[in-house]
Amino acid sequence: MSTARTSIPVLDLSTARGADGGFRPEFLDALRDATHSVGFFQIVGYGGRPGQDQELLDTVAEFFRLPLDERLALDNRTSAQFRGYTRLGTEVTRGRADAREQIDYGPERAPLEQVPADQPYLRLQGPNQWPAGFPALEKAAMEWAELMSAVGAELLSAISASLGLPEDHFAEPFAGTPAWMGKLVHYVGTGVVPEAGQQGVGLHADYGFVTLLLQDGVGGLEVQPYGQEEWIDVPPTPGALVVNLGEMLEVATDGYLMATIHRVIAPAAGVDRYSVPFFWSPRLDAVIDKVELPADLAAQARGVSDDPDNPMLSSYGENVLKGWLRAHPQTARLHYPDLVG
Ligand SMILES: O=C(O)CCC(=O)C(=O)O
Ligand SMILES: [Fe+2]
Repeated sequence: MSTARTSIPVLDLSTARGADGGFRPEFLDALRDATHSVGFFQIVGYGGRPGQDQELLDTVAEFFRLPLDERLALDNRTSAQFRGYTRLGTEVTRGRADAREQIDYGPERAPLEQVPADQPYLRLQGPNQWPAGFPALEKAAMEWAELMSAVGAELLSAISASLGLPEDHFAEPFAGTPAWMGKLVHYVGTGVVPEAGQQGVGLHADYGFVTLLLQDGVGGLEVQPYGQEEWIDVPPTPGALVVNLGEMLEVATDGYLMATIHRVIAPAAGVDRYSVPFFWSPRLDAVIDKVELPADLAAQARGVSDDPDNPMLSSYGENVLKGWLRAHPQTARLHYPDLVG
């Protein structure tokens, strides 16, 4: 095996396209290396207003300082879409509580009136829950989602081009009502959730296509590239977003691209960490076909991870609903009793 990676690459998205509007070959080479070998990288030059990233993190921190009853007014157990506030210690990863509280949100849409029994994931379409007394949160979070949707679409075009596919190869599954997901996360210092131990969030892969993560300066995110024992730190880098690939791209490329395993170590006692992951995701009813890779890339495809605890599905809706039901058992029992035991 090749030598272990000890760091993750940094790419400048503002240099991705050349004067003719097409992607530059050097950028695509660097991107292909990052997505194939590590599955994790950072990008700078992704746009947005100056200061928008820090403003968002500050607004998120302010929300989590509101009294618990104001946070609990947004309790995600009232939401069949798993939207709203998750209390400390109630999210579960790999059977263990995580040391984080969070707000989950997505596109603001009316729930469907009729959901076919064989498409239960369509129940994930619905409204968000925002604090009425703190409108800055919704504003900052939705503005961020708009920016991240554009960045996600651009990166997916670049990833397609780097695989020798047309830029718009994945455009159709995202057309109309892409089911992106945003999270506003507060990690608490070791000891606040005793049963979490050191687990900020337990090891996992993401479900969708492309994850774009804004993290503050505390650190603790670690990744484990394919075939490697050693975990690599993702160092907080001012002006950067962390990018990683989700399971849909691993399935579509038969493991040429990897949904790399990652985790967050809980901050030290007394320290808080804030992060904003954004999952650029297709329509709930999207089914992703395998892509036809050029022969030299196909020869390096590793097959899809075969984890009996985590089957990977080509239906996006099924894959994401699997994740929600597992991570939020209480909400799952209340709203999906037909699907959980
Ligand atoms: O907060 C982080 O740094 C990563 C969070 C994460 O991996 C997730 O929520 O899927
Ligand atoms: Fe993740």
